[in-house]
Amino acid sequence: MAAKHTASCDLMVFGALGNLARRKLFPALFQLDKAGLLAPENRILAIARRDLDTSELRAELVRELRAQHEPETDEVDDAALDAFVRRVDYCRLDFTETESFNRLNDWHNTEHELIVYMATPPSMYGVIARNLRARDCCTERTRVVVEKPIGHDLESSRVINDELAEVYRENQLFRIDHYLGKETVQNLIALRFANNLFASQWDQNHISHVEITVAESVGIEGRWGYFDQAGQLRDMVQSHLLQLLCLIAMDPPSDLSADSIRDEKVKVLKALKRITPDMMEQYVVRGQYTAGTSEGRPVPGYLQEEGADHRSSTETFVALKVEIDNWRWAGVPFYIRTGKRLPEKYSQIVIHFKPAPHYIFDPDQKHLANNKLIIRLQPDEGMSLRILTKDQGLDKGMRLRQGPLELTFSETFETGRIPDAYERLLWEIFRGNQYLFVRRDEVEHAWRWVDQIIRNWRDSGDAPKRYAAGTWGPVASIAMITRDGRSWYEEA
Ligand SMILES: NC(=O)C1=CN([C@@H]2O[C@H](COP(=O)(O)OP(=O)(O)OC[C@H]3O[C@@H](n4cnc5c(N)ncnc54)[C@H](OP(=O)(O)O)[C@@H]3O)[C@@H](O)[C@H]2O)C=CC1
Ligand SMILES: O=C1O[C@H](COP(=O)(O)O)[C@@H](O)[C@H](O)[C@H]1O
Repeated sequence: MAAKHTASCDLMVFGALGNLARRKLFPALFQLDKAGLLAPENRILAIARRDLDTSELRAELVRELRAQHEPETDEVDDAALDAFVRRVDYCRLDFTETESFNRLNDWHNTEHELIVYMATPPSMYGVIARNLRARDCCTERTRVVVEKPIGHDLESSRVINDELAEVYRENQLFRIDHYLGKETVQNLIALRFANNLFASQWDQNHISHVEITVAESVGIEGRWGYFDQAGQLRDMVQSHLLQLLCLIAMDPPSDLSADSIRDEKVKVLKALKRITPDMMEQYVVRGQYTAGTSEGRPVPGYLQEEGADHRSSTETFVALKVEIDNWRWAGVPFYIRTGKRLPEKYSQIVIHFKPAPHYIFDPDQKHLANNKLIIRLQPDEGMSLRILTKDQGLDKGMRLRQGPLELTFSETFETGRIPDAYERLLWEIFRGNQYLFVRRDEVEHAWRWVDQIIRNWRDSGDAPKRYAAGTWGPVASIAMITRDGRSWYEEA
């Protein structure tokens, strides 16, 4: 991050006592402050409906920030904690009570820019927006941050987007997809467009297929109420995995402005091939975990999670074969998979290059002939390019050997602590830069594509296939890629 602090801003956090605010937003704001990136006059108003006063809230924040500090990379710094919580005030407010919004005007310094963060259920976005407008709490320069998921399908996302659009222009809206705040995800743009080596090879002439895996070892973490209504397709694919796919598949933007990048992503979303009912068996695998083990401990199945409805057919795993109907990607499938309670947490993209057009080496070694670029998004952030070399030694003749050109960010660049995605996103919000946020049309095109799969599931009465917690999902996801003569990449 450039060592320059933010402009003078007042930040209002609606839903400040909720899970997201406590686990992600306040820790990220604290890190920005500790790094000297918040302007001295920046203030934060925590807004929620519990009966608390500012000193009680500050004491709670101190306790939680202490409990959450990262012991390997971070020292507890009492002075920094104290300075941070002194920026924070508390306001008790029910978001539905228009009158009470007057209190916000008493707090806001109108010479400061205003950022409104809605860390609330999406059903509250329109309510808060209208109440802020009714009480003149915002201007045309106010920035408004909303969380994913925007809706449950195309129709409901339009309703939410329309409610926001009644009050704010698109250039005031910052729709979060926290994957875009990950350093390694932003690096996809640098990798592709700063290295002509790759830029010139990035199409169907040179790439045979692409894999995107976002594996989670956690289950649903007590979020049954939310997750069971969503499922892994809505929760992960509609947002994070389609964003990753767009960053890999998009054409070069003409510059790094928010709209140039978003325009290119939208073109990819529009070109996603529809998955029709007759394609479902070959292109989509849906799974749900049963009891098993996670990190050596026994864990319950999805239907035994706290609060579960034992008949639920919500998927906790999904694998898809995605095709993009355009010139660059004709005939290049993108195999994507994501699931909860998989053996480990990692996110990785593998680009499989085509073999050289004419093969002159030992026929027994032909299976080695494809270069691969492995992009490790998390953990162990870095990249590895698998190339072929001559095996060393007089007796080896022209035997080939595959080896890595390795770049592990923490070793090569001594990066130290990697900022959490929310730190980067909040920093960009303070700076008013929208390039890491999702535009309305991106959200809606992504829903349009996801909705047709959900419709197909519903119309066919499809039930998820079972997989034991701690395994790589239903075997059908292996069969899906094997049918094409390929396999999910595994580290040798
Ligand atoms: N938690 C996470 O990891 C993630 C969350 N998100 C999104 O972030 C948003 C917030 O999620 P999360 O923090 O988990 O949700 P929570 O339910 O934990 O927090 C929402 C907060 O809003 C408050 N609230 C709701 N209605 C009102 C009201 N009428 N007046 C005052 N306060 C109200 C709730 O107060 P009360 O407690 O009193 O009901 C609660 O504290 C959601 O849109 C979610 O989808 C996105 C990605 C990850
Ligand atoms: O948005 C979400 O993301 C998390 C996974 O995020 P990560 O940064 O830990 O990879 C996921 O667990 C959650 O269900 C989903 O809502």
